[in-house]
Amino acid sequence: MVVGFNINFREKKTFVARILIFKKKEKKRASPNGAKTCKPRVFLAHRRVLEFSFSFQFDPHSIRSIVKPMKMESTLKEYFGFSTFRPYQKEIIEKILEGRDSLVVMATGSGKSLCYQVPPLIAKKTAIVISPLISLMQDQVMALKQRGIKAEHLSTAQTNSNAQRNAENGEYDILYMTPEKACFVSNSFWSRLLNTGICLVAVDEAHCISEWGHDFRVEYKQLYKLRDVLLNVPFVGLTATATEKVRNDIIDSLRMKDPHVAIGSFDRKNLYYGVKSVNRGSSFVDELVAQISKYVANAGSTIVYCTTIKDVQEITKSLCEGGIKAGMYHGQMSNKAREESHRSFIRDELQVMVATIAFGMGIDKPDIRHVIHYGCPKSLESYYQESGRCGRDGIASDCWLYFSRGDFGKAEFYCGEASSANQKKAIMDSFMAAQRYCMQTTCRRKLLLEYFGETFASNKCGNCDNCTNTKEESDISREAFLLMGCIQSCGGYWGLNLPIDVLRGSRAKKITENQFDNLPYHGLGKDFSANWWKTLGFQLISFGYLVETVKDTYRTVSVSQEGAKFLRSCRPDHQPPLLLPITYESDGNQDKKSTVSDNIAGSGHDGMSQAEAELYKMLLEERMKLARSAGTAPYAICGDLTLKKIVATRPSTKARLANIDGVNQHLVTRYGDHLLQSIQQLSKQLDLSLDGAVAVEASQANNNCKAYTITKQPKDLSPAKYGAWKMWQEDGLSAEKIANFPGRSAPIKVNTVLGYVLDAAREGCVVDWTRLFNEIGMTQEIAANIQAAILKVGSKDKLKPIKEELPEEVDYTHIKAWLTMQDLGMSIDVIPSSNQHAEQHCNGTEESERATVTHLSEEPCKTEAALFDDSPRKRQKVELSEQGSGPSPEITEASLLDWIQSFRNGVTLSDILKHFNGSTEATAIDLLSYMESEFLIFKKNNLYKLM
Ligand SMILES: Nc1ncnc2c1ncn2[C@@H]1O[C@H](COP(=O)(O)OP(=O)(O)OP(=O)(O)O)[C@@H](O)[C@H]1O
Repeated sequence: MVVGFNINFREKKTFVARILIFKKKEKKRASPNGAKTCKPRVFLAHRRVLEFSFSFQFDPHSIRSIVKPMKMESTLKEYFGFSTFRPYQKEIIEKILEGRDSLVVMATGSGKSLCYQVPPLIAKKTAIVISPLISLMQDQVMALKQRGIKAEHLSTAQTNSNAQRNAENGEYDILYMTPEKACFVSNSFWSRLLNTGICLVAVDEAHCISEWGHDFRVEYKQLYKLRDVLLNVPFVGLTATATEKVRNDIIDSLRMKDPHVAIGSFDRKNLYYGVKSVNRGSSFVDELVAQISKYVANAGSTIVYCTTIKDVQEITKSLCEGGIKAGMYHGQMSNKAREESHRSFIRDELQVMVATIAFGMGIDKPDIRHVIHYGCPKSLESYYQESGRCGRDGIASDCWLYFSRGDFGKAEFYCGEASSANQKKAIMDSFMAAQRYCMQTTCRRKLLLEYFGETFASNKCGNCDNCTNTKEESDISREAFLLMGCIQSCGGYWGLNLPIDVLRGSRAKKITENQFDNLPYHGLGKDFSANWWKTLGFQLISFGYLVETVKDTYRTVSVSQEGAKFLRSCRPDHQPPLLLPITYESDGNQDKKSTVSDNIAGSGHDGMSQAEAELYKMLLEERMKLARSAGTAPYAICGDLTLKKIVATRPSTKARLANIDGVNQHLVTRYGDHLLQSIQQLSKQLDLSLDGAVAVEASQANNNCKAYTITKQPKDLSPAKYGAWKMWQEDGLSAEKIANFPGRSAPIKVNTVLGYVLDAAREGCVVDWTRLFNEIGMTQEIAANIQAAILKVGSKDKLKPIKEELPEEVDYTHIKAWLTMQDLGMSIDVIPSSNQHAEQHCNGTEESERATVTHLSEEPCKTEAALFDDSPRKRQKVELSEQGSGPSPEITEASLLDWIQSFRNGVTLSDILKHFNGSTEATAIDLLSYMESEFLIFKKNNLYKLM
């Protein structure tokens, strides 16, 4: 039995503290050295069996600052596998934990979900997540379970009859609900759940609240009612698409009080945007099938969005006939068929999903490499969101939009969905924006971002078709003069079609009735097709010579001030040059060109060698097998990017696997053995060494079709030096061991090894200086002597004259070490004085006065006082002096955990060996690896810290 306190924040200044009596689940495991221990965090997770409650007054902020998590990073690593938060995430989580309402407006795939998934794991209370789609909830629950998080959904699709009871007993970390369920579930449910603790209510896809949003849902409007029941629970609205109007609507509708508003960039740098105008028909579909076959050969999933069910059916049929595993998803399919289709796609049993926008919101698959829109979308918001399903894992992916002119005639149809004049206008505006996107001849990313109110400083993103395709410019002054002149002469209150018909010499009733056949322009544009003229019209709109105005659903085109200025400078027989880029269609040569794109995102090996690419493919298959046997989706086992990092590092131990960014505890404990075995076998087959010396970074910065880079050992460091450094720094071997390493053809000198380590430090490799000082017997006095010798010699270019000025016991390694420290900007203060050094050796503990681990790119070394957190450090010193010269403690999982927790900044392997003096290095390493893979500790810069 263990007694603990659980403090809940209820009202502003009154807290209910409960004395909880936990039944300790004796989750004991055998550690490598046979010791049995209980994980400290297991204690926190236990169900209580007895509870007394009482209230008292307290200052919330002081409590929160105690609770305020140092834990955030370790929770992130433990459950999600990531070592750093993305922009905004940490600050949002902190605000939520402080109890503040928050509005989170961030791009699709930017990591919004994490903002509500982390708080319950820290606060140990349930997070309620309101989500619009059952399929989305199911996917998220599936993925969370694979991370060892207790998650469930309450919806009509829930088959576990105990789910609701479990939920109200607070058994879930995260509980998903539809808005209907949240509004209609009984108050007693909420009050019971409140008793066990609710840390937040997240309203996902919060734009559904607003009539100004493109996905308005009436039920979302009712959510404010929860505020009366869930007093003092922070509400969090999350959306990827919100204009200012929508943002304000969300805040008002959810009755948010002084919310923390986080607005991130909407720029999805890893996405390539492209648009093409096509002629609908079988030849286009054939080309599309050929194109998708190429995609499929390069792995990664594809979604094809169609505007009609008929298109969905036809394209699916053609893809299947072309041997591609394609499924479909649309509103006329039964729920069961849709679910099945969705499930197969998520689990990679389908390579392509052909769907209407019914498959839009809530597709949570992170490894979709291509999203194709066949037909102009109904709004730019929905296009951003649907195309945003692509490349959510940050890997380069592409979004193509194929449209035909006929798509633009659907305004009436879309407006039919509107229930108010406001909504009708909103729909029309959004549709017009989507059309502008189609016709745009300049940077598409710029247009998209500026539409969402974000400034994009450059005129070229370099990652859309308009920026990457070099387009010739041509002088279209005469044609522009004709079109603009005709529009002006017709009065400027028609759409584009009528003036174009006039130019093409039509005698339609509307033209003759208005006597436009008498205009001088009549018939002057016969040489070009109506489509050609329309393209020119859209170009003139996008360059500001014409303006398009929408009234109701009716669009008119008139000449802008800029256009009028141009017209004034023209005469019928002479026009000043007007250079505009030739678009695909305006060069009149469209038929000769392939209509689909040649750009294939996700192809290529992302900097991997041939053998590594092969290993990646094999591991993808292994992942698939694991996912099948676990009944889950491959991505839920581990993401593509994480798998690529595994391929690059090829870990041989669980500890090394656990150290890879993206690898979480569940992956290591559940699949670690299997994965390591596969990596070992497959690497052997492919002649790849294990524990490869490469570190992988996901580059989100410039994803010009390359979102993934590999950094190898420092360029100017030879493999021998790098290898020696790795053995010394990463594996913790002494210079002597390395010098006499059995794998060497001949032993080398200990000082040579130390010289290599110092060279590595100069090249930016991390070095544990305290250990080095101990190993070479460096003291402040020796450093001061060397410095005096340098001053006397007047140069530090040659070591020999310096050495000759120094006593015998100061050797070349001391001199090299001091020179390296100087070059790295380190101070003499970080070296122990000879007294400290003697003390350490005397008291037998050799507890190192750690200078710190420094890095070339970090700040110059700080003094110890600045580097260590006082209290635990002091505590440790007292313990050490109390221990005196008594026997060293035995190293076990428990004793090690206990000792490490005194060091907030972590300890090195050599510190551990010194403290647990009598234990062998092999036992310590074994134990550390085990504890790391169990996520009890984590290793960063060769310092072991408590999770
Ligand atoms: N701190 C992080 N480090 C690395 N990857 C992260 C981090 N946070 C989130 N991710 C990854 O980014 C991807 C997208 O995250 P998430 O699903 O939370 O995005 P989102 O903003 O909610 O997107 P959407 O609007 O589509 O729902 C996921 O694969 C997730 O695991």
